[in-house]
Amino acid sequence: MKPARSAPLGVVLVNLGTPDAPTPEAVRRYLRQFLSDRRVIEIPPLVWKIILNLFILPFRPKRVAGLYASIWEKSGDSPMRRILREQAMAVQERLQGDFPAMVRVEAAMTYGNPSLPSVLDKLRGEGVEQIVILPLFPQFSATSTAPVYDALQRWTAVQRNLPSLTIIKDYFAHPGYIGALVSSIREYREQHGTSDKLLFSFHGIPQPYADKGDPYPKRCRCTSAHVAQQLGLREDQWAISFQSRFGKQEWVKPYTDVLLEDWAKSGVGSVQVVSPAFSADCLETLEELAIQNQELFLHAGGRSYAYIPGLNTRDDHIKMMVDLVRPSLQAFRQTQGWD
Ligand SMILES: C=CC1=C(C)c2cc3[nH]c(cc4nc(cc5[nH]c(cc1n2)c(C)c5CCC(=O)O)C(CCC(=O)O)=C4C)c(C)c3C=C
Ligand SMILES: [Fe+2]
Ligand SMILES: [Fe+2]
Repeated sequence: MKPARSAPLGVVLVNLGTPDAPTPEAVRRYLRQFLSDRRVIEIPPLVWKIILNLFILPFRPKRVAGLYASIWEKSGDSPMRRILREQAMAVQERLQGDFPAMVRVEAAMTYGNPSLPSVLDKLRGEGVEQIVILPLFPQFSATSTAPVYDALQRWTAVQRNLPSLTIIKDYFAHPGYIGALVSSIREYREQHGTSDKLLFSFHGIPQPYADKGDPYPKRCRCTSAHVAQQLGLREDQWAISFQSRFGKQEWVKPYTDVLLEDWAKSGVGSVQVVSPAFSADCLETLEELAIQNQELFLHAGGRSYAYIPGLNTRDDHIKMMVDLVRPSLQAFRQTQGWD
């Protein structure tokens, strides 16, 4: 006899997190949580607590709140949270066809709201028996993806009856991901023309983290090589760089801002920048890449600079997410004898 189908399947799309509002108080709350994570900051906890409370939290939130205010949406939300919610709705719609009335797709954040534990509680409250977690970091890093594993582990540690759980580690070379990047760049160039250089700018990590084995930079190089190859670019037509440095230590090089300035000074006239590590446009793309770095390149002598928007809710990006989670949902359905 087949068991009742009352328990549906769950999918959680997870992104890094964003403040609740573009105000110093909300940014301080967000930064306190984010920068207290030992995966992100590896300085000895007591020393870091002093630095964080005396030198960072009293000053940075005010400055960064101003930057957030410049990209905040009229609806009152941050771009990242709005896009993540729309991604979840679009994935839900697509999965509905394969698993009628059985799938719930939710959005969650590692830091800030909606938090991953609150979303997992909600799904369990609705009777979800299998949860597939998709961290939207295409290139695994101990600083971005691993905190999702940590949050999951803290949540499972206090549950009595557990759901079946699957976590997708990353997808840096997945054909659907590479294909979506290639199409987005091609479409942009068909509309706006091409440039002297295409720059793949990834969020950086401290160099010592990479030296200790964080695979992130290698995965970034792999992603960009696949895309450049499929676009048919020559070696001198593209480059990779790392942005968003924080603190005084050395980060993975080359640095995006330094490279752009060098290019402008050495006669590179036009640049298009794509940022494949971000699955949703956010402060680091809409402000740092699209505004700050544009100013820097043009002031250093560059003629034209453009940021190619992130994959966000593009159809091919949503399809890729569905392709990543569908096999686990199907496998679970079989274990329950629902087929
Ligand atoms: C040591 C500090 C940081 C590491 C390591 C780091 C890695 C890392 N971050 C992302 C994605 C995002 N980071 C964002 C903002 C942001 N990042 C840091 C610091 C580190 N990130 C800070 C302090 C901030 C907040 C803004 C600021 O104060 O400058 C965001 C944007 C969030 C938004 O609200 O829009 C994203 C996304 C990845 C993928 C990553 C490692 C691979
Ligand atoms: Fe970051
Ligand atoms: Fe930044």
